[in-house]
Amino acid sequence: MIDIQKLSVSYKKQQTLKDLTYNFKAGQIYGLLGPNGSGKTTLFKAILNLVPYSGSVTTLKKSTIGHLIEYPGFYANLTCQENLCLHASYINLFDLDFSHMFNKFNLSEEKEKKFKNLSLGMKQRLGLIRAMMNNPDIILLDEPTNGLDPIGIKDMREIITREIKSAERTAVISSHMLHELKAFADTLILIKDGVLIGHLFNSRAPYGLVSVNFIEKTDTEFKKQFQHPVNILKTDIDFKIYGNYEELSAFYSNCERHSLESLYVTVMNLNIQGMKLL
Ligand SMILES: Nc1ncnc2c1ncn2[C@@H]1O[C@H](COP(=O)(O)OP(=O)(O)OP(=O)(O)O)[C@@H](O)[C@H]1O
Repeated sequence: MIDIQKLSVSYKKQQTLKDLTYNFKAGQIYGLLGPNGSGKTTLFKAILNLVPYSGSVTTLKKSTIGHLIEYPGFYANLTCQENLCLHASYINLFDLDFSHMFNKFNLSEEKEKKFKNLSLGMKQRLGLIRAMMNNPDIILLDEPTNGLDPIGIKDMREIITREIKSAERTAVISSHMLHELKAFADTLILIKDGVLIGHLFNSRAPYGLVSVNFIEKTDTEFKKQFQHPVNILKTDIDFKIYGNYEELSAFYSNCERHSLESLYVTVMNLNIQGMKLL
């Protein structure tokens, strides 16, 4: 569990995260979706206490956090196994079954290879083993498929689906590509310009929930778009829309631009037949 209340981060005078409030629950994989520069990495850094922030970030007492943020740093001239042993000793983990871990993370054949000779996908998988080695309560993965080739992406997706999800663990995984996240995310959190603009549950049930802040749209404009008698529960600028996750995702994936603007467009143009608007 990670409870975030009114979290703000500024770099010099530039406010990068603005008043974020969200409760990440255990047992869920959260996909943090936002364009480049929207504040995804900064959110992870705030959760890890790596940047100064205002507001609060609360986790359960004694929660352990594993993370893979930016490119994984290891000793270039040590092998995968040597690097992991060293890291395990830093965090007082002994007698780990590394062979089992290398197996689970599709890295068995590389365990004796030096880090500098690994492909990016292998480096990312090694980073993932390090993040997961103490079976953490919380795992934060920042764009884990970024820069990988299609096989590397497929590998990483499978590993995330198989190894990350657990009833006790809260996982948050970022990307700027919806189709990357929808493969494993239970809930999508949308972030833009440092503001959480909505979330979408992939409930595997027919209906999910989208809640979007239409910052630039007025209530009337919104109703006009849908041309449908809708009853919108409006709290400030927050609309809640029940929609079909698959339908939204398919719609979104077909959009040429992989940006949150296209998600806005998606939601605004959605055929709402069979959908419930609250
Ligand atoms: N150390 C820093 N000093 C100054 N500005 C920074 C720093 N780190 C990030 N920023 C700025 O904060 C904003 C958010 O950056 P952040 O890396 O959190 O976004 P992101 O969503 O992770 O982007 P990307 O997908 O490109 O990694 C950007 O405008 C970035 O330039």
